[in-house]
Amino acid sequence: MTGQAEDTKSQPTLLSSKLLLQHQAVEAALNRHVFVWKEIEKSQKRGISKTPRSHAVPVSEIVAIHHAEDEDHTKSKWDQKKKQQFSQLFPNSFTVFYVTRTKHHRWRCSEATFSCSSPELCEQWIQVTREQLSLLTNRPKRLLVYINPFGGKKRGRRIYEDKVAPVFQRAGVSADVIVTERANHARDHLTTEANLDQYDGVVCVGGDGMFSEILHGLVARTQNDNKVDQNRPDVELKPCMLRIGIIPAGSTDCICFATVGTNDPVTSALHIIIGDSQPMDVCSVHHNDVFLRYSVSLLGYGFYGDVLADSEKKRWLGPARYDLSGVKAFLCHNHYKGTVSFLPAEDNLGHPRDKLQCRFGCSICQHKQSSKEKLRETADEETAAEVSSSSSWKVICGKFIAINAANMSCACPRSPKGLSPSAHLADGTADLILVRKCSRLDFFRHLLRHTNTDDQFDHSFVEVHRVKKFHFEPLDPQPLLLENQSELPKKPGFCPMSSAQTTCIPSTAHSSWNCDGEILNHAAIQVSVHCQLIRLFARGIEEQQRV
Ligand SMILES: Nc1ncnc2c1ncn2[C@@H]1O[C@H](COP(=O)(O)OP(=O)(O)OP(=O)(O)O)[C@@H](O)[C@H]1O
Ligand SMILES: CCCCCCCCCCCCC/C=C/[C@@H](O)[C@H](CO)NC(=O)CCCCC
Ligand SMILES: [Ca+2]
Repeated sequence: MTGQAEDTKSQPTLLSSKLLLQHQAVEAALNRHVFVWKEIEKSQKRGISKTPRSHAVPVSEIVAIHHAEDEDHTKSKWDQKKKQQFSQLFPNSFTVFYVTRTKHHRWRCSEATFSCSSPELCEQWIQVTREQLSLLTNRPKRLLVYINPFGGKKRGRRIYEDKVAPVFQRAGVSADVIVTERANHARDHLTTEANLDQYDGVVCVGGDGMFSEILHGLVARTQNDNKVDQNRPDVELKPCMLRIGIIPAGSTDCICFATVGTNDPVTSALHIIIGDSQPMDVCSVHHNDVFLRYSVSLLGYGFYGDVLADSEKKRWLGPARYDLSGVKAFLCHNHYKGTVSFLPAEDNLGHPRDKLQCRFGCSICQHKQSSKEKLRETADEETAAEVSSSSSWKVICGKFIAINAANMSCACPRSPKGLSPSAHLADGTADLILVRKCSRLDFFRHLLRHTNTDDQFDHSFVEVHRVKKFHFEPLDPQPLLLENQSELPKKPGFCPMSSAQTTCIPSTAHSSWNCDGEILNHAAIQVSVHCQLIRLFARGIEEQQRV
């Protein structure tokens, strides 16, 4: 038994009584950490006696407790009617709503209704349980919600109204909702207008692009308030205080998937309600000392840049645009020349191929958090900078089909283990994946491994490094259109950038960077990972439990 479980058991009981749960007598008890109920004697059916069952719910996973007769907006009219009939038969009843786990990391809000022998006892259960819930100070009470009505399959508004708002209401979480009217509406509102003091968190209803808006708004606001200049590539950014919740309603939703384990609105709503907290690294991207953007998931040049550039013209296709553009980019089989230089991470932060996946309670991320706190306590900024630059820069020059920096696994429904399965959410590093020029068949093999259990790094043309910073410099500065191979300049050493005779995605000397689904205007970039700059209402992926 773990220390925590022992602690839970040894807590003094706050309340204990005999109650009725659907005609079954139970002994119910509540302490600071857990609410348990145990069947007293199991009714015998056809002479077969059944072992009494018991159930334990951590207080931290209780969503709410209400009088059984209270109105419930999550219920259909028919269920409401049944509830009223039940309340007439058993007037002194309360309902406990709590988190249950189902398959594939999905959470659901379950309920159990208990009947008491007197109205006083019923009130006492509700009051004592609510007191315990009010001690959980990490739970948000007031949220600012932004909905992108056009993300993914354009279902953001419905998803929020049908699946999320009723659960928030049940949990007593209030929300101010803004349905965005244009791109960057949420970002601008957060950066300059929103009165953030009155909120305990910001919720994003949309995809990775919408999340990116919230990220940029919150990070910019925090830096502005603290007079930190985002244009300085080496500046230490101030962490954001407000947590961000993601209700997935986009096309890839990889930030939600990689931090929760599923793209399910109700699961996300429950992580928000119970006040989960997952720190996350953020990459800053600069071009010649000018700030371009932040990234939390993928910074991809070459293949993923080309996929994105093409898919933007097909937004009307919805999520399927990525499949079509993916096939096109694969057939074009472009490669790009350039120089990548990077600052490797310290050895104690693991390796992209060590198969130590970042999971709930990840020891590597937790170690990073405590050492970061220690460093803040003991060292000044200068010492911190020295520690972080103890290893030396490496330089790699070549022809690349793809250069991908994965700040986290980038797991998503298309690739359940992600671009870099062992990348960490909050370790202050990104995994830099270099896919060198290779045959189409080899690249196909590499891509295919993103969808099965084989190691996508186990190819001679792929290398992967865990890094704290990196720079990229394209080799040929001027973009070249390759409509026809014969039009190539007769430059010594010039390498045709496309092996395709007909260019389905216009092939140039440059690709573009896909920065969390947004295209960057510059190919030459400098990137730094900022450890644990933001926090999400999530906990990382839990190890799969048998349900
Ligand atoms: N009201 C709006 N009108 C037009 N565009 C919007 C609006 N609100 C937000 N956007 C923009 O829509 C873009 C796409 O949104 P979102 O990320 O929600 O969906 P997606 O691109 O389908 O999904 P994913 O990013 O997961 O692939 C974002 O870049 C965002 O800036
Ligand atoms: C033979 C079958 C091969 C299949 C290979 C599939 C590999 C899929 C890897 C997917 C990695 C997604 C990384 C996340 C990127 C997001 O920031 C971005 C915005 O939402 N999405 C895309 O760029 C969308 C990118 C879509 C790429 C197809
Ligand atoms: Ca990371």
